[in-house]
Amino acid sequence: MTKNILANIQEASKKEKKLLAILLDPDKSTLDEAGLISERIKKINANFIFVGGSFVEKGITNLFVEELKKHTNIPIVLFPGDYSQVTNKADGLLFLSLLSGRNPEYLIEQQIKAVPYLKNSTLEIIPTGYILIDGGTNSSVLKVSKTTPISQKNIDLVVSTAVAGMYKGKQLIYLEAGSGAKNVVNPAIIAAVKKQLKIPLIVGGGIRTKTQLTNAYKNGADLVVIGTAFENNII
Ligand SMILES: CC(C)=CCC/C(C)=C/CC/C(C)=C/CC/C(C)=C/COP(=O)(O)OP(=O)(O)O
Ligand SMILES: O=P(O)(O)OC[C@@H](O)CO
Ligand SMILES: [Mg+2]
Repeated sequence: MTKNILANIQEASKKEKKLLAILLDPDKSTLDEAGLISERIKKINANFIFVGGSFVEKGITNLFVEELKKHTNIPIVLFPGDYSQVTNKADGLLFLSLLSGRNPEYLIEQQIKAVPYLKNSTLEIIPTGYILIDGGTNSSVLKVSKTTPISQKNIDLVVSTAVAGMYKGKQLIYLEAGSGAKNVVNPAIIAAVKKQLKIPLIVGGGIRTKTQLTNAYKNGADLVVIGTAFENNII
């Protein structure tokens, strides 16, 4: 059954109802933790569970999502570092293109490799422009993609990249400071991007305090993604 993931994000964005996704990395939890994790996510009132990682062992995501599904009705959206993380057990798939980078592998090759796995799939496929911004750490995304993040100082380039993504037909733009970032995406960048976008905006990377969360929302993030702070039990 379709969960209308994109339509719900668009609707929430229009009504300025802010959304939260918890990011789970299949290689950082065991299958028998799925019940407990689902309970914690329910208590936080998260709207989505994102599942993915930069370096996830093949086959693990499928089993992990299958197990999660036994414990939760919250929509599960794949946030894959590569095509091997595609599983039909989830509800949706962020069909990412790494627009900040110039590595063809993450601009088009991974997407082509994913297609055979998407034949007859019931996943809701959501075209998403993914923009990596310098979070002050050597993030996993940076390492695996071998691309350079955009400097937090170069607001114009971030805005142009996001708007180019929108013109290319992306339905969502994701501003990413990198998992475990030291510096979150600057609120000034979020505000500048939001001003030019007619599509919903996702923000993530390094968000660990209530103030950072509120600042992201106040400046125009429609959906915030939290991974590390949840893993470390600080939210
Ligand atoms: C469309 C399909 C099937 C794949 C797209 C592949 C692309 C373009 C990915 C974008 C680049 C990338 C490697 C994104 C990874 C996103 C992600 C799941 C990050 C989660 O955090 P981690 O990078 O695993 O951080 P930790 O290592 O700290 O857990
Ligand atoms: O793990 P954190 O730092 O919360 O980052 C979440 C997400 O944006 C990473 O892709
Ligand atoms: Mg990871």
